[in-house]
Amino acid sequence: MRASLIRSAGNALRKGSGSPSSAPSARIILRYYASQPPPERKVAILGAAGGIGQPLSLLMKLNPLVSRLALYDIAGTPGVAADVSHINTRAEVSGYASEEQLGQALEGSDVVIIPAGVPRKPGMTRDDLFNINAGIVKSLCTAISKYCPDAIVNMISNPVNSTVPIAAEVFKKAGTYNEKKLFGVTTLDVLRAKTFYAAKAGLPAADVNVPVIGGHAGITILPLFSQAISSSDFQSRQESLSHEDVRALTKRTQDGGTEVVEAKAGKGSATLSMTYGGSIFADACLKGLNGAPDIVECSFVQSSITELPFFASKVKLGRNGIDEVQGLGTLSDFEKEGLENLKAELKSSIEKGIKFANES
Ligand SMILES: NC(=O)c1ccc[n+]([C@@H]2O[C@H](COP(=O)([O-])OP(=O)(O)OC[C@H]3O[C@@H](n4cnc5c(N)ncnc54)[C@H](O)[C@@H]3O)[C@@H](O)[C@H]2O)c1
Ligand SMILES: O=C(O)C[C@H](O)C(=O)O
Repeated sequence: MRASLIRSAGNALRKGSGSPSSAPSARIILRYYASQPPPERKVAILGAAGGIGQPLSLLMKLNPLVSRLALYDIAGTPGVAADVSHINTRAEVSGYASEEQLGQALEGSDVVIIPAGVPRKPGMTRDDLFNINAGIVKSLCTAISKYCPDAIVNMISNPVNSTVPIAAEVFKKAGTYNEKKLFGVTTLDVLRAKTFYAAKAGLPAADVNVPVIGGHAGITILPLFSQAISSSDFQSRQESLSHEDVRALTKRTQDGGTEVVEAKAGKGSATLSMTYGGSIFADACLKGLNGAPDIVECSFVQSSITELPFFASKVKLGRNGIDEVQGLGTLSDFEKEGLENLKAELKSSIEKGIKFANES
């Protein structure tokens, strides 16, 4: 069908669409191609029955770029998979409920999203999750290196500043590390920076963009409000904000996770806003894999733009994962100071992850 349509398209276009012919006209052929589904893509979610995993499973089921959706969790998967599978969208859903089934869940995956692990309670830092989540991430990444070594990995599990280096070390040991395919998901920091900035600057929230660099914990999260862009006027509005405003917006963005943890009062951390951020990032990875142009998101990746081996910045996504880790642009004095201040903590979290992966 496809080959004969290609031949017919060539003939029809050579003859001109008005020529009498039994072959389909160029217009029909173009419509045929416009209606073709995008390429087959499998997405696996590890931790799919959790606070993030469940709504993320829903959003991935709604994403037309996903043709197969594998949901894996050590508890509660069958119910989530059965529930999501009834939605009449393209993605075929399968649930995997035990470690023995993890290989099947992963095999053939193009993108693996990892929200598996414990969330914070009030009074905890993300680093307090290290003792439990580091081991979970390590074993899941060991399985990834075995069953889908070419997949793009979207790491959500905290502390991201350490779990991404853990994943890198696991993949290095297995001989499967591809630095272009490992991402710490920091999209939620960007969502927060955009939302808080838009509210302060009196702009529509959906219209602004703010890069966030560094890492994903406390002062390592550094929003670059000096580079805020509004698509409504294509101008930075930072001039309209006082230094005090920028300082307060920065602090609120850095403490955004804690704000939610405290508001949830012991019932976990951000799940819904994180799911939205996670789905935006996974969608960007899929678009990049499919060859869509100009896909740029901030992410915590292997990097040489500072002296730190991993760093979050704008990243251009393409058919092989990262096309380009973009530079930081011009920073304000306040941002330069923030960048210097974050380096010690970020370095130590990265080293903690590397040490764990190599010693445990
Ligand atoms: N990167 C970010 O911006 C960001 C934002 C919010 C939350 N998080 C992190 O995401 C993680 C998950 O948060 P949550 O609210 O969904 O937690 P949750 O407790 O609601 O869900 C976690 C899920 O992971 C599952 N799980 C545990 N061990 C597993 C394993 N070995 N294999 C597969 N699944 C396993 C659990 O059964 C549970 O269903 C936490 O570490 C949290 O800190 C990160
Ligand atoms: O704050 C947390 O513990 C969860 C997440 O990292 C967030 O930023 O909301």
